Amino acid sequence: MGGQDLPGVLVSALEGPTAVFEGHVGDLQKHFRLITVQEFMGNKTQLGPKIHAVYIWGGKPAIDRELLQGLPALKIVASGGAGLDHLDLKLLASFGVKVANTPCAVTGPTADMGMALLLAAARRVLEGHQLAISPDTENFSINWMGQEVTGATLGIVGMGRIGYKVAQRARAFEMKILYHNRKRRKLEEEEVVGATYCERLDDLLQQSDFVMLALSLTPQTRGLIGRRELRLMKPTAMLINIGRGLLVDQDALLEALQTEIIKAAALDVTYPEPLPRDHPLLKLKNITLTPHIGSATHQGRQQMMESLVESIRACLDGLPIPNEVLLK
Ligand SMILES: O=C(O)C(=O)CO
Repeated sequence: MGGQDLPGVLVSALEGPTAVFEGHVGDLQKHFRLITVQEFMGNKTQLGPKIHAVYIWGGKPAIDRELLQGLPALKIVASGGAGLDHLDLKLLASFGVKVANTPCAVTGPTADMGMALLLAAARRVLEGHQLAISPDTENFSINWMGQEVTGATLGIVGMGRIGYKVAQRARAFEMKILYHNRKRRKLEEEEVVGATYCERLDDLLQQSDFVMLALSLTPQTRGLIGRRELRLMKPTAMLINIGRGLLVDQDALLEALQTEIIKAAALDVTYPEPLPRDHPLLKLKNITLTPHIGSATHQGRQQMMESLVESIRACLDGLPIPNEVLLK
């Protein structure tokens, strides 16, 4: 794919449904020789030693020991997005491979998406759309009511970069903000957004009208919201997930939505993605679903690509790597 003398970068993002749009490929091609996974698979022995970086997009290509063994010159795995749950950081470190992600590129867009989902769920935007286009105009907006956002309590679970941006936005909606996080934020940071720390997740769940999950998936957070946690929430409360599907026990959520243990859910992430077309969650009225598009803006993608190029170049030049992910 051109640029034979440039350092090789293995990418899956040029293939199939995850294809990155043209402008981005151009940017990448200025600096690297792009090798698709398909090309690599067809000629592993020759291409493997020429690959110095892997560019991961949408969790692909999956990196396992076998792949790493076939890439003896690999120095860095650069992963688009903030989440790292698709990477085995210990395995990569054992091969001496560095990791970088692009947290800054996704922060604003994902927080916006969180608010979009919150508002859509609260004001039943999807149902409203269906009603607005329905041939049955009799019931145009009779008995139509949603939930008030102004003055409601938002509980943010995970107050990292994205959670904090959500809080900034929610403040403009005059929401009361609670948050739960591994580590409490500085007092000044809490004050700026008017957020109150809940040391116990249970307290946040019991008090919130909207619960937004904005945390990463780790072995500790997997299944964080299960049957018990959903039962702690108010029957009028809504759950919004912009983190990862596996943060929530999906069967428990289904049951909670069907039996109105909680009022509604709005999910940008599920497991699997996409959900099978006959999945019972798809049949519910009190759910808003989007196809994991939290960070999907033109500006965000451009920034993501620039950030990945910068990290790969720095690594290959032996310079400090922007957004390097360090093993804790
Ligand atoms: O940043 C991430 O990890 C995302 O999933 C973006 O939507």
